[in-house]
Order: sequence, then C-alpha cells, then structure tokens
Amino acid sequence: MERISSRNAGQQEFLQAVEEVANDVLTVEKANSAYAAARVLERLTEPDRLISFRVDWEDDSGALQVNRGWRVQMSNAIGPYKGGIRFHPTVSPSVLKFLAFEQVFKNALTGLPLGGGKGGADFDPSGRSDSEIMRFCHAFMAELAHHIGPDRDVPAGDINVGAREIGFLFGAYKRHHREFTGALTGKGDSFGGSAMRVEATGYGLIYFLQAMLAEKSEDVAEQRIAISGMGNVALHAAEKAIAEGGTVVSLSHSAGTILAEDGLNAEALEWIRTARSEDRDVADAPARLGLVYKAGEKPWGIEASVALPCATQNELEQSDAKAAVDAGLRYLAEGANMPLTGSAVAHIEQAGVVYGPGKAANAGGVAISGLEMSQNAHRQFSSAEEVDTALKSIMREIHDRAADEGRKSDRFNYRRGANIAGYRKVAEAISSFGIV
Ligand SMILES: NC(=O)C1=CN([C@@H]2O[C@H](COP(=O)(O)OP(=O)(O)OC[C@H]3O[C@@H](n4cnc5c(N)ncnc54)[C@H](O)[C@@H]3O)[C@@H](O)[C@H]2O)C=CC1
Ligand SMILES: O=C(O)CCC(=O)C(=O)O
Repeated sequence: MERISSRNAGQQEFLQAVEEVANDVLTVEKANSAYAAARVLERLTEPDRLISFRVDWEDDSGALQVNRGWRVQMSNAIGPYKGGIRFHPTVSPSVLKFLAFEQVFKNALTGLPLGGGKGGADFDPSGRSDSEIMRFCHAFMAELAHHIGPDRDVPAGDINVGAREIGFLFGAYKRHHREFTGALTGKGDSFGGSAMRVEATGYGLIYFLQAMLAEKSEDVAEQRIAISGMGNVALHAAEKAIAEGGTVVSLSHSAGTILAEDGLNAEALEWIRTARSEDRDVADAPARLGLVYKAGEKPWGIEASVALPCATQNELEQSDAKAAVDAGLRYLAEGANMPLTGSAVAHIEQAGVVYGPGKAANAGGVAISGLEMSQNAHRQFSSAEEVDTALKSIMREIHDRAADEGRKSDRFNYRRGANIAGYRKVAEAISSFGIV
C-alpha cells in the first residue's frame, strides 16, 4: 500500500477502494505462487491505460466551453473493458480509477466475460439545454470513439448519463466508425438496446437484498427501507421494493431528503419520478401523498431495518452509520459504488449489520449490459420477461459466489467473499498470460 500510495498521491477515492480490496485478497495472493509471481493485485492497481482528452463545445450563447474527458481502461483480462460514463464536476482521475478498479471485480463476479473500465468528464449538465447536452456528447465522443468498440471497450451510462446521453453518444460513435456495432450499452430499444437495462441495477439490488434476507428467513415485505438518491438506481430500487411489499421510507438528493413515514405508494413515487424528469423542485413534495421534505438532511436517522445507499461515493459517513444503527438498521446493500466511507463500513460491520457491498449488490446493471452485448453480437432481441428471469438468476449466482467465499472466513461476510471471488477469476486469467 505504501508503494501504491506514493505512486497515486492525493488520489483518495482510488486508494480507499484499493485498500479495501487489498485487505481481503492479499492473503489469497500470497498463498498462491502463480498469483504471487504474477503480482496480480499490484498490476491491477495500474490501469492498462488512462486516456485523457480535451472536449471543446459551444454553448447556446455561442461561447466556447472547454472540459476534460477521460477513459480508464483498467483490465481486459477476462473480456473487453466495460463500465459506465459519468458527467459530473467532481469527476477526476482518482474517482474514475476507483470506479474502474471496482468494476474489474464486479464484472468478474457476474460470471460474464467482461473486463473493467470507467470514463467521464468534469462537465456539469445541470441547467444545460438539450442542444447543449447533444453538442457536449458529440464532442466527447469525437475523441472517445478512437478508443472503444464492441471487442475493445464498451461504455454505458452512470451518474448524469442516461438514455438521452447514450443516444447522442451512440449517434456520434456510429457516424465516426461508419458501422452499426454494439459499442455502447444502455441504448434505446429501437437501436439495439436490451429490454430491462434501465431497470436492471435497481431491480437487481432488490433481488440481491432478497437473497440476503432469505439467508435469515426474512422477506422484503417485513422491512422498512431507507433509500438515498433519486436517480436511475434509487427510483428502480424503490419501485421493485414497493412491488415486493416493502415499506420505502425515503429518497434523497444532494440538497435534502423526502421522507415517507408510512411508506411511499405508487402515486407518490410517480410524483417524484415526474418531478425529476421535468427538472422540477422536489422540495414542495405534497403532504397529501404522505411526503415531507427535509432540506439539508440525509435519510439515515429515520427508523429502518434496511438501508440502500444509491446516490454516490462516500455519501454515508461514520456518523450516518451510527445514526442508522441506532435507528434499527440490520441490513445494508449498496446501490451506489463505494457509498460508505471506510469508517462507516467498520461501524456497521462491528454492529452486526449484514452488509452487501456494491460490487456484488449493484452488479445487475452491468450484467444486463453484458446480455445487451450478446444480443447485439447475435443480432437478436430478448423479451423483458427473458431478461428479468436472467437478471434474477445472475443476482442469485452473484450472491452465492460472494456467500460461499465469505463463509470460508472465521466471520461470514459478503465483502470479503465478493472481493476474493472476483479477484480469483481475474487472477487466474492474468497469471496465465505471462508478462504482457
Ligand atoms: N446506472 C447504473 O446502471 C449503475 C449505477 N451505479 C451507481 O449508482 C449510483 C447512482 O447512479 P445513477 O442512479 O445511475 O445516477 P443518476 O444520475 O440517475 O442519479 C444520481 C442520484 O444521486 C444523487 N446525488 C448525486 N450526488 C449526491 C450527493 N452528494 N448526495 C446525495 N445525493 C446525490 C442525485 O441527486 C441523483 O438523484 C452511482 O454511484 C453509480 O456509479 C452502479 C451500478 C450501475
Ligand atoms: O453497464 C455498464 O457497463 C455500466 C455499469 C457501471 O458503470 C457500474 O456497474 O457501475
């Protein structure tokens, strides 16, 4: 870690992600002479390549704007680089390297042939018109298109990159390469997208939660569930949890939390979804729907047995973990990537909360992206029912892989199990290649 820290000085998010994995897998690496000789973990902390580029675009007033774009191609040991694109002012090499590093293990856990990568730009889309978003996406892809392709690197969406942005990005990719290939996932269903990709991360999170609960003979319908975030993952997790009879008591955004003491119903969820899609303020969430908006607050103090952080990295700190445990928390599954700080993870684990780490619990999205790649390669389309059945079975398999490996420790835990199961698959491949 000392060597890795000095080589990546100041990259706090990346070092946090590496340390969390290293604590669990180093003993496995040391115990296997082939993995140790191949120095697998150390090599996985050095991206195959980090591509950085300038994005010039014109805003609606005709002024030139300049942003930075990146793609981190972390490892293609078991398949093409795969992972989303994020547009947010906080995007940096550290954030993208942590996300790409996590993605390597997550993608291996799905059982599909997917390597790991992540990309994005420090572009802030809030308040930008559709035309500005289109011009930015086209300018971003003018550079990225040189580096991606269906067998090379297949990006998808992430924070602030949804169906609209993927459409713009795919249009630019297709024009650049003069061919129609599935070099992006999360596409619209009229141009090669998979059914259920939009829902997959949130629904998959609830399927993973169901598997965690089943281990203790419990059910979603008995749970009060606090969710953070109000985007793709959070809204679909809420929708599926409600459909399974759970009581969803919150959603949030960076400015505050919507509380629903008696549980969100379908009408309240629809109100929130519509307000978000129309860019309306959710602070005036109507009391007639049982909603109360708390400016500046996070959802973790409300009485809940399950927490599903679905917003962003390090959103749940040690003080939040303490508040959640004091309010009755017994299960936590991560919809977002690394939403807990290291000390928050330590607190909930010490308190005996069953903890489902993101690289297992939120892998449903990338898994269905993997199925979208297969559908594109075969020029086929699977129905929503077929994809949902596949998603359920993949989430069950991910759960079982993490649980089986986690049971080998003195104290059962999914975090260790997920890290080791993902690592083993990638290590096996890397140690077969020789020094390349
Ligand atoms: N979209 C996908 O398929 C997948 C997404 N993820 C992760 O899930 C998380 C959410 O992603 P999406 O829902 O796709 O993005 P999104 O852009 O649809 O939604 C992000 C949500 O997080 C909220 N948010 C952002 N920063 C926040 C902060 N500092 N505090 C509180 N709320 C904040 C935003 O208000 C928004 O509601 C991210 O960590 C992403 O990496 C993980 C796996 C797949
Ligand atoms: O579907 C994909 O490739 C993106 C998934 C992703 O970015 C993630 O799992 O965090």
